[in-house]
Amino acid sequence: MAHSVFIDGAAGTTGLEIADRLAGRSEFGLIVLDNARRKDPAARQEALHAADFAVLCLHDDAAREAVSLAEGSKVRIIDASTAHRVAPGWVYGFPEISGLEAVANAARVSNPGCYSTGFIALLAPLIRAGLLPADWPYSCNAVSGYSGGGKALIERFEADQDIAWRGYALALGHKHVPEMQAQCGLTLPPLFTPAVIPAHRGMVVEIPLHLAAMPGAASPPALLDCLAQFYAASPVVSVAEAPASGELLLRRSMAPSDTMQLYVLPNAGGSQARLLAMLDNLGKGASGAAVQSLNLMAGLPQDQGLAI
Ligand SMILES: NC(=O)C1=CN([C@@H]2O[C@H](COP(=O)(O)OP(=O)(O)OC[C@H]3O[C@@H](n4cnc5c(N)ncnc54)[C@H](OP(=O)(O)O)[C@@H]3O)[C@@H](O)[C@H]2O)C=CC1
Ligand SMILES: CC(=O)N[C@@H](CCC(=O)OP(=O)(O)O)C(=O)O
Repeated sequence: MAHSVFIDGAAGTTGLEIADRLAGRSEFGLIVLDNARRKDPAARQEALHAADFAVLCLHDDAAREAVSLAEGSKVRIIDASTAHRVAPGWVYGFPEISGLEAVANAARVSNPGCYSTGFIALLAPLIRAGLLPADWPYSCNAVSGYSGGGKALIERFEADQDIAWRGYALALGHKHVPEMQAQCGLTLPPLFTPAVIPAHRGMVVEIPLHLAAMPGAASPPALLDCLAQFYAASPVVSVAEAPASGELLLRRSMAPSDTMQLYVLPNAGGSQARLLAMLDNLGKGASGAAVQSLNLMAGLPQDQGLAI
């Protein structure tokens, strides 16, 4: 029998992409609320209590409300918002990092933030392996397509096509920093500088490293080797050396993708390196990750229905 899935926030950017990935899949049946009832707490509560799985594609307050509306039900929840990413009792929905079993067996899964996905994918395995120190003051620079900001930012960028770059979180308090620090086991919060570019989807997350100045840091080939081994079994994450062309391109026309590419880009002597992740903020950065976790929770192959 098909698993019933309620997407709370199904009319939003992340919700629509999840529905796209589940369309035509016989393993899942969607519970859909019509436009008049989709924000009605009583209708949402009824749907949450009827579903096997709920995916919350809501802002943080509405996601917290959904979790309390679900109390007393058997529904297993994946929350795409920031509300529960460092909350006790929630499994971080990054199967490669948290473990496939942990996600498969969880009742409450928090879907990683899009930027955090790139940062944690690059750094957590290297710190766990002891190849980079946990007590280093890391920096992270990143750019995102404007769909990362949901409907409001999409409308803004589509209405004002003159914006070439939008720096934000200027006071460094971006909401992804706590999960980045927690998942990598860092002593200090990373210094994180995100920006939005005039592309609908796509994301580049970069961690520049002064390897020669870092106590106990490994060489670039050792970092590359560690990441390649760590993700060898992942159907979505791949690891590569610097491209021979000497450049990496993010294209405005990129198709939806649930994959992520990681790079180790050293300087000539190996004393410095850039760790770099390229992904689709709406794919492995949001909806693709939610469907990967949903597959595991439903006992299915993790990459079923993903855009790979
Ligand atoms: N976009 C992205 O790349 C990523 C987004 N996320 C997170 O996913 C969540 C959803 O984001 P996103 O899809 O981008 O946001 P959107 O603004 O595009 O969509 C949110 C949806 O929730 C609906 N909504 C608002 N309040 C309620 C309510 N009380 N009950 C039911 N529905 C409600 C909105 O309705 P209406 O249509 O009327 O506005 C809208 O359809 C957020 O927490 C976001 O931070 C996470 C990773 C990446
Ligand atoms: C471009 C842009 O605005 N991006 C969003 C993050 C998108 C995301 O990952 O959202 P959640 O952490 O809420 O899940 C931001 O920086 O707030």
